[in-house]
Amino acid sequence: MAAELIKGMEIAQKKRNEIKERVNVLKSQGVTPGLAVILVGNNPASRSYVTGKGKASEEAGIYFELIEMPETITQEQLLQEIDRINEDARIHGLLVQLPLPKHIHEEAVIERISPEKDVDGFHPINIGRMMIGQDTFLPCTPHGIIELVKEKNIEISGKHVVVIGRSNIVGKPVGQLFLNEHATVTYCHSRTPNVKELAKQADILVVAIGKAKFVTADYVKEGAVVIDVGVNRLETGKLCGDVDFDEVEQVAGYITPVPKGVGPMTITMLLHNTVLSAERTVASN
Ligand SMILES: Nc1nc(=O)c2c([nH]1)NC[C@@H]1CN(c3ccc(C(=O)N[C@@H](CCC(=O)O)C(=O)O)cc3)C=[N+]21
Repeated sequence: MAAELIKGMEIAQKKRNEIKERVNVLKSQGVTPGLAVILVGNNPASRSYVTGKGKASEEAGIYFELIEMPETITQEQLLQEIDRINEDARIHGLLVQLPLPKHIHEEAVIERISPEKDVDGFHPINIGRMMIGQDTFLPCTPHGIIELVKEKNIEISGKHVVVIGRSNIVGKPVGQLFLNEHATVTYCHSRTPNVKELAKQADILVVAIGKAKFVTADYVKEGAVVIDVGVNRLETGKLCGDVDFDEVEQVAGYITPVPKGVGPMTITMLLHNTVLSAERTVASN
């Protein structure tokens, strides 16, 4: 029996309509939510993601500002630009598209963003708040994954979640969010000797390692929920996940496709955080 498809694009669209309603309420109160994205250099993948964020923002009625800076800028110039946007009252959310050129220290850049405008949820203050379960900006991809699972009415509490990958932007925080929802969480990574055995025990398997078709049918328990966070561009130009979809959909209970799975939810949660930030400024007035 083939798995049920988790249609991320459809769920994202539904949530974006709800976000648009919130934008309209804010506008009627005289506030237009604003999102600024800083793009350094000319990486085509980064440019395409940023274009996607801009389009989605404008469709939701969010003011979008793209700040492009050349590959050769100094870290100090970038930090100054962040300072400027931190002070700009029209902008409620600011993110610096990653990865950055090698001569720029990513941590220093992230820490310069005001935690009140950190709609990526990457600032150590917001990560700390997430860890202790406080209300904060949640990182977009992990939050989008939780929303997908909840949207399908899949029980999380008491379930075994296995995360393959431990990046700061996906693997680590998604495990934490599942823990906050009362799951038992196992992390697998490059030093884990028995990834396949552990993965096979998962009720919910999250794959975020950046290796095309790494997870095959023999990694998956019958009926498991499989969330594919991979975005691998094949030589043919086709986008491919970290999961071998054709094989795994034969054993899984639910599966997310790539594209149109987790990706659109990432952008949706970014819009959500931007609107949340604007709502907070209204509430605190
Ligand atoms: N500061 C920062 N914040 C990020 O959120 C961030 C980042 N840096 N660097 C890169 C990653 C990657 N990322 C994606 C967003 C949307 C899709 C997405 O919408 N994908 C579409 C397909 C898009 C296509 O065809 O190229 C889909 O899966 O259907 C994918 C990947 C955000 N990132």
